[in-house]
Amino acid sequence: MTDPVVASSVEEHRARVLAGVTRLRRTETLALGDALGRVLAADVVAVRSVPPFDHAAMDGFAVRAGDVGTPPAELPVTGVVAAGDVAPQLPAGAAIRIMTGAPVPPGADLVVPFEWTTGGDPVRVLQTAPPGRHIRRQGEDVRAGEIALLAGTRLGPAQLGLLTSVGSTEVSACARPRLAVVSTGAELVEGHVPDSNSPTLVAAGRAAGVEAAAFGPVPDDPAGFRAQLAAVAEAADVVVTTGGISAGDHDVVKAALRGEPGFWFGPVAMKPGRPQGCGAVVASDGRRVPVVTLPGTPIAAYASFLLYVVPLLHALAGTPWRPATAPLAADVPGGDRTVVLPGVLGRDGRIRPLRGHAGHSQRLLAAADALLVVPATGRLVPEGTAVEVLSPGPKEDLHA
Ligand SMILES: Nc1nc2c(c(=O)[nH]1)N[C@H]1C(S)=C(S)[C@@H](COP(=O)(O)OP(=O)(O)OC[C@H]3O[C@@H](n4cnc5c(N)ncnc54)[C@H](O)[C@@H]3O)O[C@H]1N2
Ligand code: MOO
Repeated sequence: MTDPVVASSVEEHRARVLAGVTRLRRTETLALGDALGRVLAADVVAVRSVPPFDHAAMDGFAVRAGDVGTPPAELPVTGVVAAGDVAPQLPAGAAIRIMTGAPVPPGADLVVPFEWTTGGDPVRVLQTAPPGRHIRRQGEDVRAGEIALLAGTRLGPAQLGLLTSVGSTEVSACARPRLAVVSTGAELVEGHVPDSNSPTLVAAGRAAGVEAAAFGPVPDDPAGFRAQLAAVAEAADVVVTTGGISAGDHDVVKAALRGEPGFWFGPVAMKPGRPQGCGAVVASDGRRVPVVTLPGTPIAAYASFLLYVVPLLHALAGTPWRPATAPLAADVPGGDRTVVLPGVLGRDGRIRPLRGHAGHSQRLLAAADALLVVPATGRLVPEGTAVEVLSPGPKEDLHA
């Protein structure tokens, strides 16, 4: 029997899942040490300048450029200044030994590296340069009072360093999305089948950088499921369910939500993961909490999570998301629907489907580096074609 329902494409379903989703507005204050991977909720104004004071960029002698204008020039050495010292005044016609990072003595406007001198005292300066050379000026990188980083910036190692240098000790960060995973199925509740979707999807959420917790499995009872969904949505920013959405007699998720306004259930032209659904519930505080209902079959659930939920998590976090791609290492047949295959990445960055793909093998999935998305071209997809590659992180991770 042919299916009377026209299947959506993967792209159509991705757009459907993302429709109406906006960045979370919750913020929290974090110590800088806890802020890796987080997104700034507000501009950061520099408290301190970078560099904090004029300092030497080379080991050498601090001098007045005018005193060494026509080298060679011989100058008495009146002192030495190292990083951490208070700079002594430079008398006219003299030099002060200076170490990299040391404050420039008042009066000096040039640091002559040791290599341009004979060293010793008096020092003979053999080569010169215009005033300012080998001096890093206070605030030349960032001036106190100016914006060091803009709201929306993601904090990686370099940003944490900059914030430390400008005197920040804590930041206002966007809250991390909270992902709730609700698995369904009487066979899970009764222990006949281990609930492998919950740990996989919680881990995938965490690998993508969000807070994630499992709240299933819940039994095949629509009223009970609805109550659990409502309870979970109170403390979640997105709820992902697994199972119960195909055409069976006990498909609890579909039975519970099919009639709810804004929910969609239907086929997507992909394999695995043909049955899909999505919608939203409204929490008691008025928040719209997106719900993505994934198929129960473990590979279908995982592939669908990476295709649809990871971009949704980015949208909630306010971080950019774009599909990762890699060139195919071999020809792959393209059919009438998108196929998601476990793949291995070569050192050359090309991806190859694992041999012996058996449709639903969790063993093969566990042997894969990533999933590769074969487009529904209806003909051979040649080696070298860039295809979408799915993994929860770290390339596409949104928060540490
Ligand atoms: N008549 C039809 N039957 C099915 C269709 C269809 O279009 N017409 N689609 C098939 C496809 S494709 C898939 S995928 C599955 C999806 O079904 P559900 O989302 O309703 O999932 P369940 O029936 O609840 O479970 C499917 C399978 O996966 C196992 N499972 C479920 N949850 C977990 C879990 N958390 N951990 C481990 N394993 C899980 C479950 O025991 C079943 O074996 O529907 C086809 N049928
Ligand atoms: O699409 Mo289902 O995912 O074959 O198992």
